[in-house]
Parts: sequence; structure tokens; C-alpha cells
Amino acid sequence: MLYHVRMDVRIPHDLDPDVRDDTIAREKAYAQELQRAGKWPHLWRIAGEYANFSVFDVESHDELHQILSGLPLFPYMDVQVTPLAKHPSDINN
Ligand SMILES: O=C(O)CC1=CCC(=O)O1
Repeated sequence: MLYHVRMDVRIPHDLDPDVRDDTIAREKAYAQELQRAGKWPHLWRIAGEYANFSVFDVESHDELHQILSGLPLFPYMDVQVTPLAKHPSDINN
């Protein structure tokens, strides 16, 4: 199952810089592990924003929720999820 996810990162300005840097480093490691596992096939920066568009390829809503809620930056994100269905005009489907 494919999901389009928009993540807007809103780290509080008064967060300890060491905590911020450690959280961002852990986020990167977590994201790259999921990319290598094929669960996170697209990760794009939205130009000009501290936000990304991602596509996740997972088995269920529950798996997606488990992955998203495990993001180290999850407490500092607004997350919008859009489930994707096949388009009848897509020649790849
Ligand atoms: O910077 C972001 O958009 C948040 C994020 C998601 C995966 C990652 O490494 O950073």
C-alpha cells in the first residue's frame, strides 16, 4: 500500500541545541534504514520549506502509523497522510 505523506518540521526555538542535533541525526539514520528496507521509496525536500513530501510503501495503516510515530522528530512535526490508489490512466499500473 502506498501513502503520500507531507511532514512539516516545527522544532521549538528554545529546544536545547544538543538535543536538536541528536534528534536530527537519529531521524536521518532511521529514515535511511527505512529507505534501504524499501519502506520509504521517496523523500523530497519541499523547496523553501522545512518540510518534505514522502512516499511510503507499507503493508497497512498500522505499519505506517508505527513508522511515523517512531520518527525521532515526530513530536515536532505536523504530518498529513494521503492514501494512494491506482489511476486508471497510468500506463505503469
Ligand atoms: O527534514 C525533514 O524533512 C524531516 C526528515 C524526515 C526524514 C529525515 O531525515 O528528516
